[in-house]
Amino acid sequence: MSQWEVRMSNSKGLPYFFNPTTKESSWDPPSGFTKEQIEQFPGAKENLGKTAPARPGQVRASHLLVKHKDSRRPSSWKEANITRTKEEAIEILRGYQAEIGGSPDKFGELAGQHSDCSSHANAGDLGWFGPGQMQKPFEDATFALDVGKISDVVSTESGVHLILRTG
Ligand SMILES: O=C(N[C@H](Cc1nc2ccccc2[nH]1)C(=O)O)c1cc2ccccc2s1
Repeated sequence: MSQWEVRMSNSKGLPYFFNPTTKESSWDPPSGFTKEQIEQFPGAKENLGKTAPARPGQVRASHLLVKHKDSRRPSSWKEANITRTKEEAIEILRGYQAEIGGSPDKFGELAGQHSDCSSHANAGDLGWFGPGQMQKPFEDATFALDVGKISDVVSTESGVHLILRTG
């Protein structure tokens, strides 16, 4: 059985099927496999269950966070002790914003490399969340975005963020 994988499309926030051997990709499960076999594909567990909101009224987003010395937790996987000022953090984030343009795929790539949030390990994906779960400025900015769109700079107690709404 040629090895299919289930990957997450950042731009659509939907899982797709990819065969690294043949380089085929498809939104629909490849034919000839049982449901059980598909659920064994690499990536199926973490991606197949992610298409629909866990509950109505929830949204899904990825973000790129740049922390600063006044952040609630001025430390991250990248830097044990973050000393930059908020102004410097915004300048850095503006640089990423320019590089990303409006591209969700570029967003995920830069979030994975540069975000000071642990969600960097999953291209910045935070999963689904509803009202009251994230810091208010972050929640308001995400709910104000259309799916597939990227926010301007948003400031929370954690630092400064760019947000991509994916669901
Ligand atoms: O609060 C988190 N991480 C903080 C930084 C941070 N602060 C945030 C504030 C709003 C939204 C996301 C945020 N991430 C940290 O690493 O210091 C989260 C990480 C993750 C990872 C996966 C899914 C949700 C979350 S929420």
